Amino acid sequence: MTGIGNQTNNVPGKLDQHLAGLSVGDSSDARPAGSGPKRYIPPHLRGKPPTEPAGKTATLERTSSWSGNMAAARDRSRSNERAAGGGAERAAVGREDTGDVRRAGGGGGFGGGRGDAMARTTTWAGRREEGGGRGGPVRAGAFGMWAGGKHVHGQRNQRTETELFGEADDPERMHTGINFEKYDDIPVDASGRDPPAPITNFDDADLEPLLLENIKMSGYRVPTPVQKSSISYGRAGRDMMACAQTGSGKTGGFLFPILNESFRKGPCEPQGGDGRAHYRSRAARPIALILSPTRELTSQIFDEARKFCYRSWVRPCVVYGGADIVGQMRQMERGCDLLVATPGRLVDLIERGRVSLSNIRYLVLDEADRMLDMGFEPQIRRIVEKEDMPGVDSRHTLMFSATFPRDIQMLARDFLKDYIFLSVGRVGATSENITQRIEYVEDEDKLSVLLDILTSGDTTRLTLVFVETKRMADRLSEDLLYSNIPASAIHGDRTQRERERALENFRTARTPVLVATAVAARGLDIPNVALVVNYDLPTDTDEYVHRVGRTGRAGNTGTAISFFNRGNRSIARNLIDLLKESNQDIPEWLAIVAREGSGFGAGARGRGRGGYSSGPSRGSGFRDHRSGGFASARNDRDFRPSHASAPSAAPAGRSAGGGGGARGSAYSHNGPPPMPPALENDPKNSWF
Ligand SMILES: Nc1ncnc2c1ncn2[C@@H]1O[C@H](COP(=O)(O)OP(=O)(O)OP(=O)(O)O)[C@@H](O)[C@H]1O
Repeated sequence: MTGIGNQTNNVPGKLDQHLAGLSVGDSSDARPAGSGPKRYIPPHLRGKPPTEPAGKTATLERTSSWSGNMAAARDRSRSNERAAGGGAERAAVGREDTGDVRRAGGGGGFGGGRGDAMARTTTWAGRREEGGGRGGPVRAGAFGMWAGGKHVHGQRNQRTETELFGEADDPERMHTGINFEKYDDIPVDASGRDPPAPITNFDDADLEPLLLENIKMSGYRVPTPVQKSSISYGRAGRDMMACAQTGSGKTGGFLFPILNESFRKGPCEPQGGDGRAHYRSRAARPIALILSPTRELTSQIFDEARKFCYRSWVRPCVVYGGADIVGQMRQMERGCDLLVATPGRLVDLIERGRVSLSNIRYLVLDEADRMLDMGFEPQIRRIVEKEDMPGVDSRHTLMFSATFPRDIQMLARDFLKDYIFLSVGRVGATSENITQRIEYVEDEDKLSVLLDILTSGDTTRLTLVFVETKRMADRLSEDLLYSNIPASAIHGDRTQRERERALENFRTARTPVLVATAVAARGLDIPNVALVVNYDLPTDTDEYVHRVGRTGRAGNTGTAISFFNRGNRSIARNLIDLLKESNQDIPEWLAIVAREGSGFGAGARGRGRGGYSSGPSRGSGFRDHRSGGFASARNDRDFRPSHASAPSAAPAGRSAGGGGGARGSAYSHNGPPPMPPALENDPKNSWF
């Protein structure tokens, strides 16, 4: 077996001689001793004669001298990095920049390009539209209008439809997987005053005809549980806090009720001749505001909104940091009824007098627990409570996330009235569509084990690798490139353009491995991500839930592999709970670690990033709004009665490994090294 035992031989300083004999590169690849890591030899090539580098994708093929030059580029990059205090362009970055851009208009990016494109595209109703999004020009008339108290739909346009909805078999679009119907087996619990019954299907839900048409054009046939409930609550005008698993359609969950009501009711203000409100000020006055924590997620929500707003009077608009603010202001001047924004950029635009929130009827906090943790809460409070947004009684507020710690639920109530708490499955649980594996890997073995994973099975599958720091993201992507694995990195220190490129190259499988920090953990919906690797485990299980949730979406299956070692013991207990809930195998050694680490694990629920540690004062007084009593500390993620929380059956297909190809492969390892027999019975001795 080619296992970790062999892989650890790759650690510098060990068995160099042996490795030299196995090198797949020619002498031009050789690096002076001590100048960096040795070239990685995939298991299937070990002991075989040298061959040319695989040239796995066009990315690698385009630069023929890449392999030989990589070491020099890497050294240059590292010295640049030192000179620039860590902000230098790296070899990986340089390679991304050589990529051609798929989208029209030169944007090519995940969000900014489209944002710019929208600036060229959108107009007031009935006026000429000049440029297209990624699909080119959008013809006049694609937008509808509100005229004479009626919703006048825009004309259909084939090109726009292809741009928005894609072709039926487009591999870059998400298609539902074999377990999509199984979402209906997940227990749903709604609490609060008289929650209305959920709808059962789109056709009988009395949806506005245009919304129904757009939903169908998006390929949605059946609503997911969260959508069934939210559409019905939206119609009843109820606020909601919704918790549903990653990849289970929460975006539609908030867009559908908002758009259904907006299409029905029309704009807020008195109408001018063209059916739209006129203002003296240049401020945009959206009726709906959707706030989300990251630029990429914001851009993605905007893309979804564009689909469902197609041919309607509602103009979606997007603003986020790192992109040209002037272009965004221009875009808003041309129509902004539904604004998707990151908080920082929105505050900037409010301060410049370019956005007024006085017409807001619908407020959405996506990833609400993140939006209300310590990193964002002050900005959210300012936007919601200190600007000109109508008060809680005069707007509808919707909060969505896959995780909702109790202390944040308590905080969230400041922004809600008479709300319904909806949970689909257990609060903060992972999807059973994800096969989760925990591997014991020491820090110094992580790279070797990762390389084994990446080179076993289908090497073109999309793999997202999470690390804790930006620096590590850069380093690891370099190391992967050096080993001929097409990889790029995404993190907060990269420019927006670089972030967009990295995501685009990942999405299109030009670089099928993306090394990411937490910036990519939440909300991103990238089709065909087969494998998530937690190279560094987070300290917080909610973060873990979001990270692994980048795979196994929309009823598809996926695999998540997490590297665990003694540095992660504080998460062991909560991790075991999560694994149990979603019917995953729990390694025996992990249970031992959890028992041993009881003194360490208790505080593991604190938010890891930009958050605060959940001290006793915040969560302890939480009032269970159903029972009227105080929730016990029995389970800090779920305060529903236990009978409502029965785990659903494991979905079919999970055992197939979801394309991860991970089971039984070379890197399999069963736990920490055995305790020397002489010491193992002594309770003072423990690996942890
Ligand atoms: N009713 C539906 N029918 C088919 N596909 C759907 C439906 N609802 C959503 N989807 C698709 O499922 C995928 C996941 O949806 P979405 O991104 O809204 O999940 P989410 O619950 O917000 O996930 P996360 O917690 O990661 O943010 C998307 O590609 C979306 O287009």
